[in-house]
Formats: sequence, C-alpha cells, structure tokens
Amino acid sequence: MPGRPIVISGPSGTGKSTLLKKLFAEYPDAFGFSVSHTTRKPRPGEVNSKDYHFVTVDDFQGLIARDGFIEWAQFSGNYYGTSIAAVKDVSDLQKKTCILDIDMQGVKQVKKTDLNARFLFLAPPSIDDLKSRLVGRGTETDESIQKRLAAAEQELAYAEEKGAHDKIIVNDDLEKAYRELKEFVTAELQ
Ligand SMILES: Nc1ncnc2c1ncn2[C@@H]1O[C@H](COP(=O)(O)OP(=O)(O)OP(=O)(O)O)[C@@H](O)[C@H]1O
Repeated sequence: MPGRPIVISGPSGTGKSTLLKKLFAEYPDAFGFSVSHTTRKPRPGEVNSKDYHFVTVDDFQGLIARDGFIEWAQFSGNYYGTSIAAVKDVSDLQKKTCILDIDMQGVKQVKKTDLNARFLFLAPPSIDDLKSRLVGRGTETDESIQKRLAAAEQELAYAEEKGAHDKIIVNDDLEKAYRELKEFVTAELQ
C-alpha cells in the first residue's frame, strides 16, 4: 500500500534533488513523481502520459478553471503544471508514494486540496552555506543567485510558522540528512 503523498520543499540549493536522487536509486519501486501537464508539442521519443500529459491550451485552461492544478506556470509561451489527478494516479494506478518537489506557493496550494499530504522541509545550515552551494553548483548567474536567496528568506520564515511542515531536516551533513529523510518518507510504507 502506498503512503500519503509527500511534499518536499526548501530553498533552491538546499539539496532536494541530491537527496531525492539517492532515495529513488535505493527505492525504485516505492516512490514516484507525478506526470506534469504541458501544452508544448512532444519531442521525438516522448510518450504521452509518461513524459508529460500533452494537452491543448483549451484543455489546460479548462483545468485551471476547474481548480485542477496544484501549481502551474507559463514558460516561453507554453503552459506547464502539476494536476491533483496526476498526483492521485501515482498512488492509485502506480501504487507508489508520490513525492512532490515544490516551492512554498505549491505547499500552500497542496494544503487546500484533499491530497492529505505530509510536508517535509529541507533547510540549509545557514544562508551563507546556501549561497556557497548555489555558487558551487555553477548553474546560476549572480542575478539568479540573488533571487534564490531572497526567496530562501521567505521559505525559511514560512517554515517557522506553526504547522507549516510535519518535519524539518537541516542538510548540514548529507548522510545524516539522508537517514532522516529516509526515516520520514518510509514511515508509512507497508
Ligand atoms: N549536505 C551537503 N553538504 C554540502 N553540499 C551539499 C549538501 N547537499 C547538497 N549539496 C550540494 O549543494 C548543491 C545544491 O544541491 P541540489 O542541486 O540538490 O539543490 P536543490 O534543493 O535540488 O536545488 P533546486 O531547488 O534549485 O533544484 C549541489 O551542488 C549539491 O552537490
């Protein structure tokens, strides 16, 4: 039986992808990501409902109007989004625990749905550490780093609110953080 969906959030650069990669490698059958919707055209080799749910702009806008999305955004002229139904599919059809890697806005949206999720927040040891990780990752411009650090302050302030998350893990030591993450995400596996 899959467990309730798990929402993992935390400032960009805290180590969510690093930890989730380890988790999926260790438990390939227990956890899954939901399939996103997009209005962009499939690329060669992409499979509908596996890589994305490829839909028309009309369909996408219809689902927005029916409050079907946890989060959605427009990038370079196309819509992208995570639907509530896609998250339920992971548990109901794939029989896996769905993991959502989303930001604070997404967390607040999930709380308004009937997904009955568990919320895990990954915190950096400090803002200075976060900055060196973002610089060290080598994927961001100076401007993007500044933006991410400003967003991080907001994420950290929200995480201090009572009831915002079920568990907070500080990623100071990767192996320790992974052990704590594993304990939290496997708690409901049977
Ligand atoms: N405990 C740790 N100690 C030191 N460095 C770490 C630790 N965990 C992760 N890192 C490094 O920090 C950088 C950011 O990690 P990662 O890309 O996993 O962050 P993220 O939270 O997924 O970010 P984004 O939300 O932008 O995708 C990477 O270069 C990673 O190797």
